[in-house]
Amino acid sequence: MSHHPAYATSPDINMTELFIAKWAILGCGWISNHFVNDLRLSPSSRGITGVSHAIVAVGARSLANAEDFISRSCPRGGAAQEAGLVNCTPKAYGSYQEAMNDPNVSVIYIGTINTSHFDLAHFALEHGKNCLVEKPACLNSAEWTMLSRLAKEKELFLMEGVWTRFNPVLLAVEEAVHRGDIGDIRCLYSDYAMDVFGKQPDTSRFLSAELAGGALLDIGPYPMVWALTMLYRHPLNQITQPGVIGTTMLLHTTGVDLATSITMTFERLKAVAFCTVNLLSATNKAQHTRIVGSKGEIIVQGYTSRPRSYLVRKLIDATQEGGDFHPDEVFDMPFGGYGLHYEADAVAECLKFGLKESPRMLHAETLMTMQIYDEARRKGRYILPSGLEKVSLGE
Ligand SMILES: NC(=O)C1=CN([C@@H]2O[C@H](COP(=O)(O)OP(=O)(O)OC[C@H]3O[C@@H](n4cnc5c(N)ncnc54)[C@H](OP(=O)(O)O)[C@@H]3O)[C@@H](O)[C@H]2O)C=CC1
Ligand SMILES: O=C1OC[C@@H](O)[C@H](O)[C@H]1O
Repeated sequence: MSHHPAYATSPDINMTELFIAKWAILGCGWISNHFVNDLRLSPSSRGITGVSHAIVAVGARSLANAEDFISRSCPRGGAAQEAGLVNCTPKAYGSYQEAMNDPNVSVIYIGTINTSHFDLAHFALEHGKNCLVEKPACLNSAEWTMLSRLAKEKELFLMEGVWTRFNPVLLAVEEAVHRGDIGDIRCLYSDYAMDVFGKQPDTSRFLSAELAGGALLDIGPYPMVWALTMLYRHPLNQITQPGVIGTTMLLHTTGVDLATSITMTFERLKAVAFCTVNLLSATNKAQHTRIVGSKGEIIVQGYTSRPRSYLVRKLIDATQEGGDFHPDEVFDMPFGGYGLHYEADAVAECLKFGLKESPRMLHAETLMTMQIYDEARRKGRYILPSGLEKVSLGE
């Protein structure tokens, strides 16, 4: 388990005591199913001994749905229940609010569609519950500012679930890049694409404006996370916001974006990030993210959101223009489960040590990302249907 220096601010905490996060799961769809499957994996199988997970409540829009989800996906609960450490099974609720109000719940996982994130997170915080909300955290930066303020006021934990930040490959690549293994960083290219256009109906959550769909809000967080962790968080960047941000957007007839690009400059590094997302094609899994430095490059493979391998390609002579490379060094980092457990562990560790924000996924970085999305949508004329945004920009 990693120990962020901020943990040292809680001297009363017994570092060796087991902490069990008691989750309420909201929404019984695709991602919630993956999330609970990962909560069921024994933390010790990934070297985690200080925290574990219980699933104590599941909320859906109908009780039958919640009951069915529990019997299909987590009849005994999470790893802590399967290990006999918590003596209850998940309770089904026919509304999200009832699940959040279950007195045994310590943290809420919001796995519902984009348009409900703000209201549910607001309700959770208002009712004294810590909260992990799926990406995108909400629909605009004004909504996020309100949630972040509320969490601070109430002294509760709040995090946007950009799970890639906790993925072992991203962590290893970040360490290599920040250590200077490929020299000074020059360019980062990161892409996420899904070929849903023409294959999914326009009413799907990917393509419907009423459900706040589109490439930017759905998969935009992933290329951004590579850019922000490698460049914005680079020690030499000294947490300086991108200087120039350029965006391009292609709209669908439904009003959502089919493709968006975001270019960001990092003057202190003399580096640039090119982030692209689209719903027109599939990602190149041999190379979704390429980080080019003065001495070589790193190529990340698989899914942009959940990679399991990367390769390092070093220049033989870094002084030569267009030089040749040494043979690739390949790093395979297989792991059990889908990979959401790394994020869940990080949340549990924060709760254990009294942190209200994860040092790896700060409120300020969600805010900066949401502000970039706001501007991309404004310039690209992606206007959300009236009433979806619960807090208007400028309020
Ligand atoms: N971290 C990750 O890798 C991923 C994150 N996500 C994020 O998770 C969220 C959910 O995505 P996903 O699980 O794929 O979505 P689903 O389409 O599976 O829907 C999730 C849940 O949202 C509720 N819901 C669905 N349609 C509607 C609707 N029309 N009106 C109101 N509620 C509805 C339902 O809850 P109920 O069961 O109560 O009826 C449903 O189970 C999104 O915000 C997405 O961005 C998605 C995929 C991957
Ligand atoms: O977060 C996500 O990652 C995987 C995609 O399939 C999904 O649409 C998106 O929400």
